Amino acid sequence: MPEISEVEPIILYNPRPDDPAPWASYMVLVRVVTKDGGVGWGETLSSIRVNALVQLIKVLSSVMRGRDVFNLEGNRLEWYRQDFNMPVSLESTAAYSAFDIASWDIIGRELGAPVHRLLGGLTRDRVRVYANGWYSNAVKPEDFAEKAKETVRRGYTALKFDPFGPYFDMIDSAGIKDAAERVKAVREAVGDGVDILIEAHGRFNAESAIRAAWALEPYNPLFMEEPVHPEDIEGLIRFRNSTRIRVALGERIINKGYLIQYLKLSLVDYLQTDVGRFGGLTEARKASIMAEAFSVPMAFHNANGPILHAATIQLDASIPNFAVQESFYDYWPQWKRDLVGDSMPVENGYVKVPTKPGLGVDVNEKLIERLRINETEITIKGGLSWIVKGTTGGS
Ligand SMILES: O=C(O)[C@H](O)[C@@H](O)[C@H](O)[C@H](O)CO
Ligand SMILES: [Mg+2]
Repeated sequence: MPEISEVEPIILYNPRPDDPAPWASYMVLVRVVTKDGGVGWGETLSSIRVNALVQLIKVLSSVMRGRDVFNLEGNRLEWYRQDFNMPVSLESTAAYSAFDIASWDIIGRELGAPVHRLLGGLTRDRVRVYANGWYSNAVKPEDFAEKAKETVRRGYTALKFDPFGPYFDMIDSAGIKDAAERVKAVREAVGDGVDILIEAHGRFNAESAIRAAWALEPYNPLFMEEPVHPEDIEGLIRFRNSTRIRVALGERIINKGYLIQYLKLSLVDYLQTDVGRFGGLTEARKASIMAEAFSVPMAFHNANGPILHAATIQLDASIPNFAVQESFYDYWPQWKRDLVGDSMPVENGYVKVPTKPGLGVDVNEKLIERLRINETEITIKGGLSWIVKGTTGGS
């Protein structure tokens, strides 16, 4: 039995002046080691929760030491039983997600199989992606248009952006006009053959989200993401009843109990579960099965790094109800691509599914040793950690 001997949190920190977002400069990895020498890698969200995550991963390590890495369901049940607050804690599910991903990496390597072969096989050998992170420092419509053209020149057939500048909760008609002009400029720049995805980052109350959606509908976006504050279910119902724009959400839904509420009320058209926040590959696959029952396709969220990207692509490759995958790949700092040997390049808007055992990528452990810091060294400053840099129009 491949017995777990260590679950180690590792923070990588490498701030660069042109990072597309504050969280681009670091990553939280989990390295799982078994007694017989197996090593697996996981990753989870960082944003401003790095220290809390690292502490939880250390507790997780004490719980998982001595357990069988193959017991994916039993291991999660044990964590769920022990962490009283897991059902309501992003940090707990994120810490567990990274551990689960690393467990799958070990299991795949042990069995000599890429994870997609263990998740249901290779339904598709390449995965369509949409670009995010491509619009740093864009404020005026022409800035967005120029950068959108460049993104399409790189082969992307879908791109996501947040056109709403500094507005939060409310947006007035001037703000809506600015947003519509940015979306119009992008639509005119890329033409009708490219999908435009609107990110609202859960900023708005229902009234504002509805008015914003009305103004953007003429540009036929594929969806509007998190149009209202994530906890505002009634507002989302109102949004659904007042607009025709498709809704994407899911990056902030952390378990099956919350997810079913959205599916049974038909509140989501593209489900954006995050493998690094929902409970790893084990639970994210269940999310895709639940969505399939409601004819909802998956567009997994991933605003983090390459290990999470590799894990998610393994799931994208296998599930029947796949739509499109979020990708910051070309807009990360180079060191994040180097971490996996730049082995998942985007070609003509698609990523070929890696077929090596486990997550399918080799992790550059020398680079990890060079960039790792301990949690006392990292300083997380306040600020809008969720915005692409320089796009808030001056706030
Ligand atoms: O859809 C997305 O990629 C996310 O909303 C990102 O834009 C956020 O910045 C990130 O998730 C914050 O942690
Ligand atoms: Mg989002």
